[in-house]
Amino acid sequence: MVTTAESAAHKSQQQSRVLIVGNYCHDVLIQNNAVKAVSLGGAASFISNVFNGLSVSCNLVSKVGEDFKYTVSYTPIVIPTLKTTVFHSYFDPGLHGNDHQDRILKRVCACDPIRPSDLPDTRFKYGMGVGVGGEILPETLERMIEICDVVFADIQALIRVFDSVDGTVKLVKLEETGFYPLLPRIGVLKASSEEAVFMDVEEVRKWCCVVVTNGKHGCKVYWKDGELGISPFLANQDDPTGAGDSFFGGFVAGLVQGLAVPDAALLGNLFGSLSVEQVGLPKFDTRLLQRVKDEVQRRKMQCLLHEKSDDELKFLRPVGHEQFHTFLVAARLITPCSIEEHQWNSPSSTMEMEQTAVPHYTKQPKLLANPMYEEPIQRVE
Ligand SMILES: Nc1ncnc2c1ncn2[C@@H]1O[C@H](COP(=O)(O)OP(=O)(O)O)[C@@H](O)[C@H]1O
Ligand SMILES: O=P([O-])([O-])O[C@@H]1[C@@H](O)[C@H](O)[C@@H](O)[C@H](O)[C@@H]1O
Repeated sequence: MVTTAESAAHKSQQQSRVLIVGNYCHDVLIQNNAVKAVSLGGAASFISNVFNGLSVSCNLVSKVGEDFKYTVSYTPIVIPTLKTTVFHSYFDPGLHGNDHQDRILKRVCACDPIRPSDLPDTRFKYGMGVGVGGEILPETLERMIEICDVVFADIQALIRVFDSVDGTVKLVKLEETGFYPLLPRIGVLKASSEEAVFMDVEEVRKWCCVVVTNGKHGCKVYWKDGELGISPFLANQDDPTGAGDSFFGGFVAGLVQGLAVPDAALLGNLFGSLSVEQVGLPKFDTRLLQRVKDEVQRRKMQCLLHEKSDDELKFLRPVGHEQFHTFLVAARLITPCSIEEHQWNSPSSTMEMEQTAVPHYTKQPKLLANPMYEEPIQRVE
């Protein structure tokens, strides 16, 4: 029998298992010189959104300015003298269909970096270094490595540089950054296919697991002794913003809950695919979430019966992986109408927005409110 004290101790251990580090930001989506939507952004917000959906608790360290305009589940550090990080995302419909190469990102405002002294003084099982605007310093990542058993890093936190005039995001080679020597102490490095060309995957996989996401094609996991492609989910893409972040949230949530790497990557693909179907921070259908949570528990037990290894990260495709995919495909089919019932309402907007034709955002010509965050995501078509 579990006593109240044991249960409380277990709960507090659970509560402090994951540390997410990265700034929240304000995202402005622009197309044809017109603002199409403004919303809460930053990898930390997309990842914690997935964690909340899957009931995975975490600690989150983020910095914002006095102008931060969202109510969030994990209170950020407010720097009264600075403004919140702002990204302008420009979408060019002409070049490569709906792929991410169409997006040009500009960091038009940068909040304070997150320093080692901003991190909690406690230990965590998992840490996620997920900066977007250069806020994670090499010494911050090093401190994370010291206080977390396993660190997951998004390469976008490590290789982004910002044009000194207009803030356009450019990428530099990973080996030219101060993060490179830390790679052997990282558990997993996540990159999009666009970012992966800025590292030598064959070299880096000798030190840590590398996960490369590839939009509608799913993702590929590379480790020292092998590699595995993970199947995608069919999605009706409306806005690619946050797909990589939501993927990372689903992936790490899966690992935290005891899934093997291939199953966790499948969960990542699921949340990446759900994310692109909505503008800004996605709202997940509660019935879908319940089904996924139940299935993850079932899957975990099923794999425990087959798995013999005690390794931290289990890379081989577990028995029943394809059935897990089939289940998630079926669970995903329940979403569309149930979300629209309660989500596509129209709170009044205070933002002035120009109206033009929007090739990428063609599905729901309404404003979007996410109950988790008080401010509506504003969108105009
Ligand atoms: N159009 C899409 N259809 C289905 N899944 C998608 C789509 N776009 C993204 N995803 C999912 O989200 C993940 C991350 O997307 P990707 O575009 O590779 O990352 P990023 O947002 O960092 O550029 C993909 O690996 C995939 O699982
Ligand atoms: O779309 P994605 O690459 O997963 O992640 C995005 C970042 O690249 C971008 O800088 C930020 O403004 C978005 O809110 C989101 O975090």
